[in-house]
Amino acid sequence: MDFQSTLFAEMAPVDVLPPTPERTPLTRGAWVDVQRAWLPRPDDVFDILVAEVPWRAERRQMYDRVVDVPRLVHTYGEGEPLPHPVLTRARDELTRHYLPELGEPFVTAGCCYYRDGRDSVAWHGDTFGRGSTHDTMVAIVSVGDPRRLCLRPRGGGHSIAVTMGHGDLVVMGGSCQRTWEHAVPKVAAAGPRLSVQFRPRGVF
Ligand SMILES: O=C(O)CCC(=O)C(=O)O
Ligand SMILES: [Fe+2]
Repeated sequence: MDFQSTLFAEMAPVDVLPPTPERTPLTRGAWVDVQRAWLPRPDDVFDILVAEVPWRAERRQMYDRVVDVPRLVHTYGEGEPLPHPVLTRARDELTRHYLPELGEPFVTAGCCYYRDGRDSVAWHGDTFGRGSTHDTMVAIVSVGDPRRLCLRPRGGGHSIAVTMGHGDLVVMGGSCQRTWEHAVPKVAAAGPRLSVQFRPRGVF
């Protein structure tokens, strides 16, 4: 994207509609909400995220075990400005929609950059912090090539997969982080995909 179109993207008012997702109940009080093509201007968001986020490689213990995490990451903490106004508006609309059920706002934005089909995240729950003991939500917006978010019950059972495409919204809720696990598996071929995960305070 050239400078001028970046400038227009920044200046034009951003219209993010209230989400109207479809819910799929899982077992044990977990659920997943999906809304296709919810995020406006997904091309702009993709370009800005690739260019502006201070990406770093992730090599560390993650969640409840040490996992191999080949992807780039960066987290915007509470109160930090996000790299595109669409993301700020999206976070605020998600807070508005889910507040009655969630009881608190989404405040952090974890960003992940899957450069190609070899980048992935292994099975885990977001169980640093309150996700290990309390119902919570993790709201994901995805841009770029579609990838599968796989979900399986902890302790065994059938897994399900939700394709996360360009501009899609996927929200994991209820007990999902502690009673289910999720993963973004490697695939033979894929172009870049970026994911932004909005979480409430104290959920990682
Ligand atoms: O790539 C995604 O959308 C999911 C990432 C994820 O599960 C995590 O970072 O905890
Ligand atoms: Fe996760």
